Amino acid sequence: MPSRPSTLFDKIWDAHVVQAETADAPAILYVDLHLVHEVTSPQAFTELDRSGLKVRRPERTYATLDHSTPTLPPNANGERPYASTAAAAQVDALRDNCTRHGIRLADWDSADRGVVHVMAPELGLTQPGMVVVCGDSHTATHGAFGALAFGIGTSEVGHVLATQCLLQRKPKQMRVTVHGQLQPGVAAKDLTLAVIGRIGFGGGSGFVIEYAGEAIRALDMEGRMTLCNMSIEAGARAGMVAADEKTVAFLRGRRYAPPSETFEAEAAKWLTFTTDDGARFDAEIELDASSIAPMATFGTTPDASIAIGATTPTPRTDSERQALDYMGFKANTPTAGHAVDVVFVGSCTNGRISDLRDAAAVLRGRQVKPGVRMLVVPGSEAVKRQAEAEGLDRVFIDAGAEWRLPGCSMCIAMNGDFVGPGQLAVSTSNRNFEGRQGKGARTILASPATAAASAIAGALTDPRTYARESVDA
Ligand SMILES: CC(C)[C@H](C(=O)O)[C@@H](O)C(=O)O
Ligand code: SF4
Repeated sequence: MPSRPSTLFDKIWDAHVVQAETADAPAILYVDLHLVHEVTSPQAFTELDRSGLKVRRPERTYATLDHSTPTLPPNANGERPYASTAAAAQVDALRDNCTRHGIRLADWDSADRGVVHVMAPELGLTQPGMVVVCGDSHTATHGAFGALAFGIGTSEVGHVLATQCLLQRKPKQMRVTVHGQLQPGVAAKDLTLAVIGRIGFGGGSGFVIEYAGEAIRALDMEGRMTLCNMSIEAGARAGMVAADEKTVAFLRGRRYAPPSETFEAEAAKWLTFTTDDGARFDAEIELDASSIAPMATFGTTPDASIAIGATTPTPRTDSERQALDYMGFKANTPTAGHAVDVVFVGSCTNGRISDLRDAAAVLRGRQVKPGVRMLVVPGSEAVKRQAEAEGLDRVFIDAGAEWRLPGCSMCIAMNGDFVGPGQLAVSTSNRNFEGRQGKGARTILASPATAAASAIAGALTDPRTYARESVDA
């Protein structure tokens, strides 16, 4: 028994400290899982090679291709339509580095490839109680499994490759408790945007957030991933949800989950990573889920969101005024009904099978409004296969949307998929700053159902407008 009540975070942290933090030096933490993608790894491998070092634990490292990968198929000569030679070079460099260092890579020919934060949980690589790192800010996603998951920079990627350890100052701890239940037609993304709005952009800075409460327990694993994914958008170091029976059920039978002989014993250990009664947090925030409606952002930071149907607030600062101008919205005016040009369903926030089901449920038997471009990009090959098995691809294609190969795509517009200058997009991704989805592009963040509803109406629309009379309608 611990001598004093401790948190989920404390328990994972303490179990991974190789050397404690001092006034002069951060703690050294052992890393259980290191995920790698093509954008933040080339320099790290170059550094490793320059120092003549090997990868310390290749079997604890897993790489995928996601950011620079075209979502259109190869041409007749088998050539991929890379957006630039630099993009192709990143992919080639990762392949070469993985081959030389004996690291598993989900390459183009792999049925496992996908956005790193989508594919790793699918493979059962991410497990409760682990320290997970990746050279990517949205690594927080993996916290949904009761893991401590940090995004790290390229030089840290090099450190972890060489030592399987990370230097880290102990963060402060915040608990966000969401009471009650979401109303029908309100999604995990809406909850997420409401939570970020409450913490504020940068309000989570220096903290690791634990999400707790009835509404969090009620989320499925996909919903928890959506929520943890965006912790970084409130400035937090990480976000996490303690493992429970849903976590265990999700992981059972996955390829890299513990095998059946040891699974139950491991699962019992996972369930011990919870916050004790009476444990203290540096900050506590409470919200009521039942008051949350479908949300959409109106500004250029992810915390600037309102219920669809509500009116924009009066800007308090010059930057808030600029953001509203950039977006083409006015103060004290509804954003609902504003015409949109592009709709993107995908990303590590909302590119999972449940997200595609949500979007397809709204779109089924309906049409994307002429003049609106809708792009649907599965988060991984596994999501793509599952969606096609369920006929969701047909729903999207029949509605007039484009159905693409997995990758980050229009979330970050590094691969040739982008929103044009001045165009307004409703996007299920996580960042809405100026030009995030292309030069001069404007982004409204929302849920998959809202994205689909907006594609049909050609304007930002509450998805409950298209609620079906019955489930099989
Ligand atoms: C390219 C990568 C470093 C970046 C990140 O760290 O998050 C990207 O994934 C993003 O979403 O902006
Ligand atoms: S989908 Fe978007 S947010 Fe996620 S890793 Fe890719 S670029 Fe980053």
